[in-house]
Formats: sequence, C-alpha cells, structure tokens
Amino acid sequence: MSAPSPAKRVRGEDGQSIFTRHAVCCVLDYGSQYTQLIARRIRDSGVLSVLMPGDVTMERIKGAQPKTIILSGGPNSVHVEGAPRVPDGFWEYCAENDIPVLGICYGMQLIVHQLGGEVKTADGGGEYGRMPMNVVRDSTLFSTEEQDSQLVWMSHGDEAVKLPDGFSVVARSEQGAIVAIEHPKRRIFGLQYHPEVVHSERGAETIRHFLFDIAKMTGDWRMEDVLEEEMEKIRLQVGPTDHVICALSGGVDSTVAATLVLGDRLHCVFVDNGLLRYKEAERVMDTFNQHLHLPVCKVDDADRMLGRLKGLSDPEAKRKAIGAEFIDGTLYPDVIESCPPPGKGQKHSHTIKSHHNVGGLPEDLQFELIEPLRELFKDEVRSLGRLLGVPEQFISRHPFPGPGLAVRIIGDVTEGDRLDVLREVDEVFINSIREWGLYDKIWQAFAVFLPVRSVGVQGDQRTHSHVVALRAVTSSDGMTADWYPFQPDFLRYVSTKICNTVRSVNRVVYDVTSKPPGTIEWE
Ligand SMILES: Nc1ncnc2c1ncn2[C@@H]1O[C@H](COP(=O)(O)OP(=O)(O)OP(=O)(O)O)[C@@H](O)[C@H]1O
Ligand SMILES: O=c1[nH]c(=O)c2[nH+]cn([C@@H]3O[C@H](COP(=O)(O)O)[C@@H](O)[C@H]3O)c2[nH]1
Ligand SMILES: NC(=O)CC[C@H](N)C(=O)O
Ligand SMILES: [Mg+2]
Repeated sequence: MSAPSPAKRVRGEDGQSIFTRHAVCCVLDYGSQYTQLIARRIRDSGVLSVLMPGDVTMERIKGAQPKTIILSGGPNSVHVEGAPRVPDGFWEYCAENDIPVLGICYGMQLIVHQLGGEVKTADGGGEYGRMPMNVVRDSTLFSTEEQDSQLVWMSHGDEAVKLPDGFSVVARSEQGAIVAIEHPKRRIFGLQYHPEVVHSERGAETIRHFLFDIAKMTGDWRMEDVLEEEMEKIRLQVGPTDHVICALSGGVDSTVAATLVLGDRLHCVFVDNGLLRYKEAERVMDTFNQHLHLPVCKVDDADRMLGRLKGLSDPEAKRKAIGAEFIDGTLYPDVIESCPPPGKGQKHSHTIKSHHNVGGLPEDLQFELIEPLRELFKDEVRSLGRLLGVPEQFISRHPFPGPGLAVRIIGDVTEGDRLDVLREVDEVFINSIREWGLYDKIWQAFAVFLPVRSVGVQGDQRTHSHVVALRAVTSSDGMTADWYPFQPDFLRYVSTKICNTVRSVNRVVYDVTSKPPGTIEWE
C-alpha cells in the first residue's frame, strides 16, 4: 500500500482554509442556485469538493491542488460585458496539469465563449424544466450505458451556437440546441443542462463518470477521515496554552463542534437571547450538563435583545439588529466578563463560533476563528456527530435559526404577548409531532405568529383572536424544501389542541408552500 499523501491546506470560499489529505474537486461558483447541489453530488460519490467563488485567484486554485474542476451555472450571460469568467491563466494551468474541466450551464457557456466559440441569446426564448435530450455521437463524456436519449433538467436563456476548435457536439435538446460538448484530448467537457438536480434522471451517473472514469479519482473520502482531519487542524491551530470559546446553541452544529474540541481549555457559552422556544434555555442547559458533560456558561441577553428589536417590523431590519446584538452585545463583553477562563495568567486568544453566524462576524474580530464544520452539510455534520458519540437527541434535533422566534413572528416581536403565544403553540405542535412518531420524518417544523386577528366562536361567544400558521418541511440540506403532507387526522388533532390550550388563538392554518418559491422561515 502506498503511504498516505501529506495533508495540505486548501483555501475554500471566503479565504477560509480546509485541511485534507484527499484529492479535491474544486467547484467554481458562478452564482447558480444549484452550486451547493453540485458539491453535494460530488461528496455523495466519496470525493471531497471545495467551493470557491467564480472570481477566485489562480493562486487559490493552485493551493487546492485540484484533481478536477467544475464550473457551475449562473445567472449572467457570458456575452454581456463584465460577466464573470475564469481567472487568467486558468486554461493553461489545467492543460499543464492535465486537469479535466466540466462546465455546467453557465460553465459550459464560459468554456465556449472563452475558448473561441460563440454563445447567443436563444432565438426560441430558452429551455426551462424537464425535457428529453438526444445523444448524437459516441463520446468520452457519457459512459457506454448512457449513449442514448435521457430526460434532463434545463434552465437557460442563452445557447452555444458555434463551438471552439476541436470541440464536438455530443448531445442536442429536442429543439436542437447544443446541450453537451467535449474536447476529449484537452479533457474539457460541457453540459448545458443541470446533471446535479434529481430531475436529470442520469445526472448523478454522469457526474460519477466524470470523476471516476475521466478524472480517475477514487471515491475514498469518508467521514472518519474528516473527523481525523478536523481534529488535526484544530490541534495545529490551537497552541498548547491557548483557550477556546465556543458559542453553543444546543443545535446540531455547535454541539458537534464543541465535542470535537473537547478538553479543559474549551469554554462554552450559551446565550439566552429572549428569542428561544418554550423553556429552551433550561432544557438546553440541563441536557448539556447531563449528557455532554460540557462546561457551559449561560449568558442572559434577553432584555437587551428585545430592547433592540422594539418597534422593528421589517424582516431585514430585525435580522440586522439581532446580528449586531449577538456580536457586539453578547460575544465580547458578556463572555469575557461572565466566563473568564480558569487558570489566570494563561494566554486566551481563540474563540470559536461553529459555522456561520447570525449576522456575520465583525472584521476586527480580536480572536482567531476556528470553524471546524464550515465545509460540511447538515447531514454530514450529523454523521460526524454520531461518530463522535454525540447523543441522538442532539443529532436528530430540527435546525433552529440563530435569530430564533424573531423570524417566526411577523412584524414587531416585542408587541403584546406574541412571544409567549408563539412559544405555547410551537410546544403543542412539536409535542404532537413527537407523539404521532413524525419528528424524524420532518426536516423542520414550527409555528409562525401572524399579525392578524380573526373572528371565531368559542363557548357560544364571539372571539377576535390570534391566527397562527404551522409549517413543516422535508429537505435534505435546507436549500430546497417541500411541505410535509400530514394526514388530515393529524391536522385536525393539532389544530383542536392548539385552540383548546392556547387561549388567545382561535385559528390555525397550515403552510403548503415549497421552497422555492417560499423560504423555510417566513422572514
Ligand atoms: N442562543 C445561542 N447561544 C450561543 N450561540 C448561539 C446561539 N444561537 C446560535 N449560536 C451560534 O450561532 C451558530 C449558528 O447557528 P445555527 O443555528 O446555524 O447552528 P446550530 O444552532 O449549532 O445548529 P442548528 O442549525 O442545528 O440549529 C451556532 O452554531 C452557535 O455557535
Ligand atoms: O443559523 C441560522 N441563522 C439564520 O439567520 C437563519 N435563517 C434561516 N435559517 C435556517 O436556514 C434554513 C433555510 O432557511 P430559509 O429557507 O428560511 O432561508 C432553515 O433551516 C432555517 O431555519 C437560519 N439559520
Ligand atoms: N442556469 C444557468 O447557468 C443559466 C446560464 C445563463 N444565465 C443562461 O440563461 O443561459
Ligand atoms: Mg441553531
């Protein structure tokens, strides 16, 4: 057996580094709503994918030593001035290092445009949605089993009308548009459709064929390796006397992150921001103490947070206020004052916040940041947590957003008893879901407080009370979602229970909107 290759640092999106021994597939992001899905498909094949912005420097690409590169789709038109393109020197670098390149949608159009072909606005107005395509010649791009027609998912208004020298057309849409191209010798390939979406029936197969048969990668990227690499990375970053602060929410991400960095130089901080669910602060603190044996310090920031939110009803204004309070209101002074690191005189210089934060971190952060999970998707974080032995009750928790109930109360959060009403309704809804054995079938479920009142009749009396909406969705990564099809019996049960137990609510509605066009949260 050959010795494992040395680990290397790879600069990912936002200049953050990752640390890996594995062969990397770089995905350059030109802004497609499906870029994350491309990364996902690659990982599902056992290959580590690293997302980089489309305007990344050549230095960063070289730093990742990619074995292959995929160019994503995007909203721009390559023939419009100022449209994003690959960095200078990109094609020469790929040629010199024999790196295969696959362009998807905008990515394919970039290949055509930059290498001397022509891309134009489609005469017929473009192709959107699921449609058949026909393979017109034997190719390297498709495996032998795929040399036929197949249903694919299109979303483009531009099309390639003339290919650069040496490229050939591999497939056409029913309308005759060029939808797959290749230059097998230069190992440059393009797909006008989106192989990464499930509606492209053989798309995952095409991506695997590209990775394994064309690029000769091996699908040996495993969670066990990620665990080892993440720990090694932390060991390298945190010096022997340094201390680490972890903002712990009780959610999946921060719990797993904290477990990774366990040790007596770790200090966890849980913030009660006043926007938590029913008895959440107590419950989270209890479970941490009982099950994780993590030293957690609770900071009470409810009054200040609600003070900042008073009078705000615009969703973005609310989010910004929460983000600002979260960062400069709680992290700095409270943490330092209420959770001083033990062992005075020791250098304390690191803080961690696992994953992305509520409103983004300030530029002059006076700590070094450790973000062990930033490259992982939620279900990957869950797998990692299981490997670490994190109890299932943490792992299987539905995600809960940093801004908490504030994005589930439409309008001013602080008005009247909105927070309390919502807490009660949410508690009934979630408990009912658990009772009916549905919790693990659902990605996320919650109630939303609507700023309207409706007329009802209760005990022969007219009421004019609150309306709440229930939302439950299935999803694999939160990027797209579908509403959960509860049985009518369940909906009847839960609406009755809510109106009977939460006095000021007389109407319950169920949200039947997928994402897109909706988002999961209402604000
Ligand atoms: N109430 C809180 N107290 C302390 N830290 C928090 C709190 N809410 C959020 N954070 C920090 O912000 C990060 C981002 O929140 P996010 O909701 O994405 O992750 P999570 O809560 O760990 O997991 P999940 O997505 O499953 O809810 C958290 O990982 C945590 O570090
Ligand atoms: O930590 C977070 N901070 C936030 O500001 C935030 N906003 C939304 N979410 C969660 O992200 C997923 C997708 O949510 P949306 O469809 O509403 O954008 C869902 O899981 C949401 O709950 C957030 N998580
Ligand atoms: N989905 C895409 O990448 C679209 C590419 C380009 N904006 C087009 O409309 O053709
Ligand atoms: Mg959370």
